[in-house]
Amino acid sequence: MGVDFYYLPGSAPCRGVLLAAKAVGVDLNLKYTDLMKGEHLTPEFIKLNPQHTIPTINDNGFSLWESRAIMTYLADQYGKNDAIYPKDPKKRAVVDQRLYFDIGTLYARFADYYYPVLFGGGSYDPAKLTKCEEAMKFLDTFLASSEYAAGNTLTLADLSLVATVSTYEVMGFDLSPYKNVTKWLGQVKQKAPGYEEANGKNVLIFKQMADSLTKK
Ligand SMILES: N[C@@H](CCC(=O)N[C@@H](CS)C(=O)NCC(=O)O)C(=O)O
Repeated sequence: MGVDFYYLPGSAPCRGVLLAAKAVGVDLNLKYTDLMKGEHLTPEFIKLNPQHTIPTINDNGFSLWESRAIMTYLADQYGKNDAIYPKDPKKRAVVDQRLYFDIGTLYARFADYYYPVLFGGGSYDPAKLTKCEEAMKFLDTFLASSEYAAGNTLTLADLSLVATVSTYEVMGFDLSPYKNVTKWLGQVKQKAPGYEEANGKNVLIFKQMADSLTKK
């Protein structure tokens, strides 16, 4: 029973899925997948996901990857109602827009700025930091007109974005100029079901990994 979930706790996209599973109330069979040991490159894993990324789920023979696709699938398949992923086309479209903003802009710019230092031994490029600041400002603007990222109730958009923004936060990115973001962040940390277990303690694992990689 339950859905097999291949993951690493520190990974931001995995944390988004953990948050969604808590909110939906679906049990995940946690399958720790150590990328450093190449556990995502085994023939069994490649059969599930030829792109060999985590998070990946296997729901009784149905395998799926891409965190935001997994999050929306879990909500559609197992949600008791449509509160976190509305069926109304316009409301759903706004949630989707925020999810695509997260993968394509906010997290993409995070990776562009931080990854060369974390994984490539490079140095920080101020022009890339400016792009991160611009993206955070966009989110701040979205949050000026609503309490949550896609309206006045908590949705998958908040759960995906909080995994990203909390990662910026632990990396020491200055969130203080973004007043709507900081208020929203505090609120989501309180209101997202199982926040601490799904994201709060796990984002610190990302930070530890980042520290150990940059000390080398
Ligand atoms: N956009 C993807 C990103 C997935 C991703 O890049 N995961 C990393 C770990 S955080 C990974 O599996 N890397 C190993 C690889 O690509 O071989 C998602 O949101 O699921």
